[in-house]
Amino acid sequence: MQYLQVHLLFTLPALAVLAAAARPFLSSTELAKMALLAALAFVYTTPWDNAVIYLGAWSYEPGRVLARVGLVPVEEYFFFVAQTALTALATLLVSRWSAHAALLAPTPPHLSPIAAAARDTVSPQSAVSPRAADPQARWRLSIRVAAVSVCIAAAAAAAFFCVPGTRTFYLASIIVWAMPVLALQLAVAAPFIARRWQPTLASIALPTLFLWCVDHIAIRDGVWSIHPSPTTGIMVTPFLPLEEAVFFVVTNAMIVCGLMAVDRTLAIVRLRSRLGAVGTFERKPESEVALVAAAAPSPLDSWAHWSRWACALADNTIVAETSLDAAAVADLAHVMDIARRGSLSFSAALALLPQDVRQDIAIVYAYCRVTDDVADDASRPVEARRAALAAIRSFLGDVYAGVDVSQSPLISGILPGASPNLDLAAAMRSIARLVHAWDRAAPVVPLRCLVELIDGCEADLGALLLATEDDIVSYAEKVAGSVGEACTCLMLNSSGSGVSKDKELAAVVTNARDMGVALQLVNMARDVATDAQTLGRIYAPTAWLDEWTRIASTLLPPGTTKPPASAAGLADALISDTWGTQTGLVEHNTHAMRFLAGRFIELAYNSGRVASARAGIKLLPADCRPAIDAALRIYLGIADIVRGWPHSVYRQRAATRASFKVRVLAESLYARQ
Ligand SMILES: CC(C)=CCC/C(C)=C/CC/C(C)=C/CC/C(C)=C/[C@@H]1[C@@H](COP(=O)(O)OP(=O)(O)O)[C@]1(C)CC/C=C(\C)CC/C=C(\C)CCC=C(C)C
Repeated sequence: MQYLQVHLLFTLPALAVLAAAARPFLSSTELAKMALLAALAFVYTTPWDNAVIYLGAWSYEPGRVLARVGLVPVEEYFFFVAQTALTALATLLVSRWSAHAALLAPTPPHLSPIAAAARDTVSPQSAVSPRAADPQARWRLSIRVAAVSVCIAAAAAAAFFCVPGTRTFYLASIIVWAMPVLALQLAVAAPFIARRWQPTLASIALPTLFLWCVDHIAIRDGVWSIHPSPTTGIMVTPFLPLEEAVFFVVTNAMIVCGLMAVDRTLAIVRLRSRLGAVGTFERKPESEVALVAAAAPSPLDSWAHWSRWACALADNTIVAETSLDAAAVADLAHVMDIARRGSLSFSAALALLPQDVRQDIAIVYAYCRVTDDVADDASRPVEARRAALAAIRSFLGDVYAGVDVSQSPLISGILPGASPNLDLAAAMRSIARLVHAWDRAAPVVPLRCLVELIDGCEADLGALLLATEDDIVSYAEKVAGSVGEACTCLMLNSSGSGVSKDKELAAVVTNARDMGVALQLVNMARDVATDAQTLGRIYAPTAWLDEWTRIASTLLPPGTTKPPASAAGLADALISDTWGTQTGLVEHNTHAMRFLAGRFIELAYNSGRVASARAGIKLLPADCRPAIDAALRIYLGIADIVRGWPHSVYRQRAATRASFKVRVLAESLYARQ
């Protein structure tokens, strides 16, 4: 076998498969990361590779290589780049699912209950003094010192055995060559890597196992041969010496740790460019404003973008996590957790978004979630909930007006007459920081969007009388159309393409709001029973209730209790329904719920809003389309379940199976963009 055939049969096909799998995530930033690591790998490996060949570690059979530069075959130089790309693609596929910024937060509870207690009692005041709020600075320092010490000790020990002509030379030369680089990488990113040690190990192990197999085959077929004199003689497989196995472990470790160090730095750049103050609009220093530019545009767009991106990396690689506002980062991890646990339908779709958009939309999700939960908190009287919504409305007005809110009760999660709510506190602090990170003159998300949600929630508190389908749509526009517009503003802001966001937004805002309304209608169809029985709400317009009373007798099985004569009577019957004690009523009500659910879903489709959403997704930034497409399709999957239900199961809450979500995510990623 020729060396070239090793690439044609193994490395290139593997690269093609991984590149196809990673295609939806191969943003300009990811490609820039790979180019940077490949360049560094090439420059650092070339002298070492030439030296160990010269000192007799291995050689190539005559006629097996195309040509050499120095002592190294050209195929080997290509291997440096190919291995970097292979391992980088594997790392991207394995590790992109965690929110990088959240990994910079103080250690999670399972690692440090003390830190968790400290984090959860972080007062807004500590939002001002980051060092005091960071209970994990000592943990991070100790893990860095330990990791670097191990690397330096290994290099020092190996140096004693790195004597040409001895049996330990090749193994020791690998350790002496690799450890200083790993020490540097771990000095920068050890805490970040430790927080994601499972994907880190997987990112190293998977390509290493593949390259062990390739090496085994190449040695077995005589493409290259490892000389016995500089090796220990320990074999991992009949043809794979320990030295070769260790080489691929440490080189992949260097690649993965290098990528993780870049991810950590980019997370710091995003945080510093995206998190304003809690209190009020603090003018960003020029250096921070420059970060926004460095973090936003795709580094491969132009030489100017590349150099700005590389400078932002260089400037922030040695920035310690303690320089960040620890309370802000902890709050960000908290809102990411709210988004993860808050939504059965959206948490999976959120993970498809690029890191910066995911971070921003998670903040908006948390704001929506806590606000909606305030309105739905049946344990509190309606007036208290109304006062709470008014407090949130006032808080947002102050935030956008630049009024100092650092002493607002909402910053501590305190609503009138209620005990502190940590989710509410984290969501309100985070939304304030997000708004304060924008240019005050042109906030990315208009205040109107966030206030519309409050308007819709307030409507829920009163006797919700929706007479017509237009009333439903008007309500859905408030609670969901507004959310669609807010998310789209954030997605267009992240594209960083420099294209006028306003122009792009004008072209797509209707589609965005239509998608929100469509999802809300499906939500109403799914939750007909729980909205009636738990919240005492009937979203169906009286026109539909009247229609049901007219046609019920044709739809109900013979002998079923006659339906109430009026729309109000039907609404009462659905709300006051008791489970099973009045069988006729239960039978009647489940038929009524099925009828109403069907009308909600028909409205979503027949009003053209589903079609409008589908058309709008094509206008979004390419790296955001899979997530939104998946969110829409997961919700339409719920609609299909609800429509297919027999009337007898209209008491449950339809949810799509995990297998369906996985299929939708895969199709949205690979089949539909
Ligand atoms: C990836 C993605 C779309 C993430 C979600 C973004 C987000 C901020 C959602 C907010 C959800 C929320 C709690 C809103 C408060 C009012 C409310 C309850 C609305 C209903 C949502 C249900 O949310 P829930 O988490 O309870 O869902 P499950 O119970 O788990 O099913 C609604 C159904 C409305 C949700 C509306 C949207 C998410 C807007 C969607 C539209 C876009 C993202 C615009 C896309 C752009 C174009 C051009 C098509």
